[in-house]
Amino acid sequence: MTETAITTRGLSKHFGDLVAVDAVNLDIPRGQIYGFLGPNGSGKTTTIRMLCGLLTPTAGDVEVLGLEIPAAAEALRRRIGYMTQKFSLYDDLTVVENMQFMARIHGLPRQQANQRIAELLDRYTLQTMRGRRAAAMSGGQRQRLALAVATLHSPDLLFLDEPTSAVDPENRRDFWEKLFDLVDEGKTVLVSTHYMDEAERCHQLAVLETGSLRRQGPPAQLMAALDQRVIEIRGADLRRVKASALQLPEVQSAAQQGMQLRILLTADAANGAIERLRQQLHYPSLEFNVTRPSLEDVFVDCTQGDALR
Ligand SMILES: Nc1ncnc2c1ncn2[C@@H]1O[C@H](COP(=O)(O)OP(=O)(O)OP(=O)(O)O)[C@@H](O)[C@H]1O
Repeated sequence: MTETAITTRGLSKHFGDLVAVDAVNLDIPRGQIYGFLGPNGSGKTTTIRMLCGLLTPTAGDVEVLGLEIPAAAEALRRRIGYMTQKFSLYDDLTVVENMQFMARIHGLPRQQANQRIAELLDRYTLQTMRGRRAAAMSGGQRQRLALAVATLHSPDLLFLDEPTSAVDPENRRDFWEKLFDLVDEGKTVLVSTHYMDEAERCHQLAVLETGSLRRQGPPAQLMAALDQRVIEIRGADLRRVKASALQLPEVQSAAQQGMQLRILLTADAANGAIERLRQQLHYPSLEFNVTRPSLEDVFVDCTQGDALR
């Protein structure tokens, strides 16, 4: 059995003149959490829908769990779960009714369905609210129910499209622990997000921008590639320092974080940058330090700083 869950070559989708996904090559390993990180409109949902077989690519090859997609989309459907961005539950149905409904869609025999529902109520701590309507649940509870429903038929591969947008940090953390449990059981999870903290939890990431794949790799590796390019400046008058810094050709972006100004240098400016910045920024008593790159720096680097400048 192949160790790759998803492979694409030249995957593209055009909507009229708009290139939503542009010649994307992906190699997504089995048994990992793989993240799509990108701003709004970067093509995350469109890519996921093509990988699920819900949308036909304009060009390119797709293989998912050894199946050629979209040709074998029907066979794939039984082996994947998909939690969509818009909440995929019926508000007027209770927790158990939502699960029973999905069990019927997947054609699970009644006894097997009941057993699986009991297991999932337990696993996602939904026992006490089994009779509650989905509309009357909190964001975190609804999200746990959505995950239970998406995994009801025990899929090998799970697609989650921005799953934690309506969830507080504690519930988000909890939700990710559940994802790692699934991975521990051999499942593969593909998750799209624009939250840096979520992206950092993934085993591997693809950074997308305007339909193109800008970077691919483990978060730590993507951050390490920016070594020596992130400088923190402390001192007075940081708004004016920022405006001056942005005039310098070696400064790709600048953003204030509390008492510091965080500067991302262009790739060819790293060597000796602090000395040059010190000479060029004529403000008294500024303190300069090279600092550890964050995933946000990677994101800014990929999007050329335009989004956050
Ligand atoms: N059915 C469609 N018809 C025309 N354009 C579309 C269609 N679906 C998506 N697009 C366009 O394709 C581009 C990529 O959209 P997509 O929804 O894949 O991005 P995304 O990264 O998932 O964004 P978001 O984070 O906002 O969900 C956008 O410019 C969007 O407007």
